[in-house]
Amino acid sequence: MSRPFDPFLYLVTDRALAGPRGVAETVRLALDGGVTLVQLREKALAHEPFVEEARRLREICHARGVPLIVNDDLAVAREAGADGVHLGQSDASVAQARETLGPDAIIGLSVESVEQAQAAAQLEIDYMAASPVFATPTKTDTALPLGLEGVRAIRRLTDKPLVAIGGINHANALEVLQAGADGLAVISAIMAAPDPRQAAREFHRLRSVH
Ligand SMILES: Cc1ncc(COP(=O)(O)OP(=O)(O)O)c(N)n1
Ligand SMILES: Cc1ncsc1CCOP(=O)(O)O
Ligand SMILES: [Mg+2]
Repeated sequence: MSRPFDPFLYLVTDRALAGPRGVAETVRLALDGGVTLVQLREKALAHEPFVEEARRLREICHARGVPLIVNDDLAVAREAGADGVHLGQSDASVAQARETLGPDAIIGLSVESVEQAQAAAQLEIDYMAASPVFATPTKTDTALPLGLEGVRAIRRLTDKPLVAIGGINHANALEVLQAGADGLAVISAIMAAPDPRQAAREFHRLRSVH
């Protein structure tokens, strides 16, 4: 059984999009705006600075009672004392992640099709990410977008928390939730926003109307 987490507003970081404001400050502002889960996603950082950044973000997140997930890298997640890891279909296996991080770690898995979602039902994961829902310039090496119909189909296959990622913004977030997602995973709509606190607040508001 994993430690508790709230998938509703899941911020995935991006150093380039944060710009001179930096990742840590952007995350701080976004947490003030109501982000409920944070993933440190670093595709080009060496091991040591990645661990340092993860430790820094863990402090910031934990001060607000929010768990920190590390993208891809099990060793970084373990060394930094992160709360879990997010894996894609080509990353380390879920079994390896569970063995490395233990029974209470939060393990998330991207699913890019109904078939992958069916296979994921057998795995010891804590949430699924329907990926990508819409095409996005933030990540271009993705499978074809699932669309809202894909989110609905995956929703029917799992009782696990389901987050949706890819091209989610304030204009389409409500329909993503109405399609059955429990959470919105976003990068650019918060990381690149002129006011990340306000951007997070606007997503968070959907919780009461949904
Ligand atoms: C919440 C969430 N969903 C999906 C992804 C994408 O994971 P993956 O397919 O492994 O791609 P990379 O992020 O590693 O490029 C994610 N990171 N977070
Ligand atoms: C990491 C990731 N995985 C699938 S789409 C995506 C990028 C999401 O970024 P944005 O919220 O800016 O579309
Ligand atoms: Mg990955």
